[in-house]
Amino acid sequence: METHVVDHPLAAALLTTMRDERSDNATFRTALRQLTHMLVYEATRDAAIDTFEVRTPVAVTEGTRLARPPLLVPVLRAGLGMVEKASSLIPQSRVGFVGMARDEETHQPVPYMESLPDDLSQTPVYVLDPMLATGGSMVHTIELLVGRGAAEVTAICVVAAPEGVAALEASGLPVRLVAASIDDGLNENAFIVPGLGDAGDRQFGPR
Ligand SMILES: O=P(O)(O)OC[C@H]1O[C@H](OP(=O)(O)OP(=O)(O)O)[C@H](O)[C@@H]1O
Ligand SMILES: O=c1cc[nH]c(=O)[nH]1
Ligand SMILES: [Mg+2]
Repeated sequence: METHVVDHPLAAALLTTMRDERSDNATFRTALRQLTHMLVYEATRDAAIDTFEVRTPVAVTEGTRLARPPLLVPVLRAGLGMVEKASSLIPQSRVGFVGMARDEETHQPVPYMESLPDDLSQTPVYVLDPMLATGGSMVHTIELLVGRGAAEVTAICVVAAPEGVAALEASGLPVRLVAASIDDGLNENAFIVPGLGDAGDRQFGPR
């Protein structure tokens, strides 16, 4: 699986703000939005473009736009904090939604919402979720997408655990990963270490 870790001092500083337990909900959300800008920027680096003529005040020149704008899929709740920035960077993108919450005992994802286009066979999909821990939520989400024909999925995460990366790889699903960090691993509660805690709670408060 293609994995791209965004290694940049500005991304690292924003991630530090998100990791810091003293950051309040608003500070955390702002850093997540700004970091999403960098992650989406990197995720689109090799995207196919169309060219067309554009007239400047001085001359006619060649303009470009994304040939196939992706469908953005935030995984609720935590992915919600990434979607506004991603869609403002790619204004032609559409947005689908998946809602999933891990069972605290089993750590298995429990889906509670799905709102996606029927046919994704021609559409690249960017799944937005800050956390890839065991990988269960991401694998389940991508299975929903592949069930609708998706053949090109990018998982855009802030922090990934090696266990989650391995699970994505083992799934054989058509996915590449863009992340700001691959952390050390998971603790006994399947939380990422050092991580940043519960990305949903840190944006919106406890469920
Ligand atoms: O890789 P996994 O082990 O599946 O864990 C990752 C999932 O856990 C978090 O969501 P959570 O279940 O806490 O829901 P929330 O966003 O509503 O807080 C996170 O946003 C991922 O969706
Ligand atoms: O560390 C973790 C693991 C799963 N979900 C989170 O929000 N954080
Ligand atoms: Mg959570």
